[in-house]
Amino acid sequence: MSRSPSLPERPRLELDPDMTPDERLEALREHFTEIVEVNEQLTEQLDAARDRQTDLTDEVDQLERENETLKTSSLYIATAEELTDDGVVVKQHGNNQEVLTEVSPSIRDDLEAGDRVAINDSFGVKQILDPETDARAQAMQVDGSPDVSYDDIGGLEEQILEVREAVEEPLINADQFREIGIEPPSGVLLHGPPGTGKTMLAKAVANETDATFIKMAGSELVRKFIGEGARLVRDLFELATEREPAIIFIDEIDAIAAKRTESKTSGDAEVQRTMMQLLSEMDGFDERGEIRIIAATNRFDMLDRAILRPGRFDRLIEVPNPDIEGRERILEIHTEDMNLAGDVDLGAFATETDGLSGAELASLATEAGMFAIRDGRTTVEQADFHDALEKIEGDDDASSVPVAFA
Ligand SMILES: Nc1ncnc2c1ncn2[C@@H]1O[C@H](COP(=O)(O)OP(=O)(O)OP(=O)(O)O)[C@@H](O)[C@H]1O
Repeated sequence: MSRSPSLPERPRLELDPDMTPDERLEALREHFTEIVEVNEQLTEQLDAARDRQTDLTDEVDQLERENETLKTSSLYIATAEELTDDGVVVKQHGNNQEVLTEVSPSIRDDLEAGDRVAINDSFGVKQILDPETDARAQAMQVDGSPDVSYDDIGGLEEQILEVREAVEEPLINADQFREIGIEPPSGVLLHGPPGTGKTMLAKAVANETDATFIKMAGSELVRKFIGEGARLVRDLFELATEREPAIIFIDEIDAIAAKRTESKTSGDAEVQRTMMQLLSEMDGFDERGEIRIIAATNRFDMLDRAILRPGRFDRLIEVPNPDIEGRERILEIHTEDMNLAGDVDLGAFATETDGLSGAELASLATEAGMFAIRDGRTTVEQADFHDALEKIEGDDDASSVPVAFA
């Protein structure tokens, strides 16, 4: 760094008492000239200092911006494979690229081979990910014994039968399938509008067969766990093997199995890898024993047909919005524990709720209860259901309909 020039000496006025007036005048003139010179030098130095200050402020601003970008830019996930004297070998998830990279001593001290780490664009290790941020734990919801039974599901009698045949039977009577010599369906795809009970169906089968329910949301795989999709799919099947009998439930499968688009962005390539991993896991599924796989989608039209081939999701079950009987049954289920007034006629009310999904009917029941509470009553009347319906229908944005849980 350049050092700042030293300040010019302050001129001194030396007047001798023996000086003549002319000599004094001359001395004063010289002093004045010196002061003017020093003043000019100081002004120059001040200008230079101001310029330097402006430069430095600009530099600071730029560094701050860079720092901000560094802080906010995405980091990639990798595994520290080996710690050597020359640095650390990391393997990036997703593309499996292996690089030897340097690590700051503070991180190096805590790093062990096998740790998951976050790396930046130049593969610098920025942080060690602790077990709580383990994507496997975050991406999968594991439920040892889901508490949904077939009786909790309204209006899907046919679908329940189909799911029992395709998922429950092969799990319970695996030997019978073997003896007869037929392959049970590999995977079951539930498709239909949102909130119609697809997740409930999958949970109910797991409950009925005492299987572990392992759920993974396709949308989260591509949004939240960039670069890890394929590995997580592998982990998903591994976990199911550890916990069998198990039901794997992949919600919103369209997020990883949409028809291929023309664009070839890295995001697409990543989604493609995740889907290929899923297909290869399913193709090697026969030897897996007591694991069944169910997927769900609201966007059947978007699916890549490759996942529907025999040996993959080869049993399609449509789960539509409920018909009038279905709506009445769903309303009954969701008002079972409610204190209903004598005037409540759920059958009549079901005729007025054409087009509503199971989730919307569930939230309608909760909303009717809220109207009674607001009115200071302890019983829910037919008028509360009408008020609730008006409220829900007035809500143009269907996505903001609150979803009640059974
Ligand atoms: N057929 C049904 N019978 C009873 N309750 C239902 C039914 N369908 C939906 N519900 C209610 O709606 C909630 C959400 O349903 P669920 O998550 O099973 O729907 P989904 O079809 O999986 O929805 P999405 O496609 O949005 O994931 C359930 O917890 C339940 O309260």
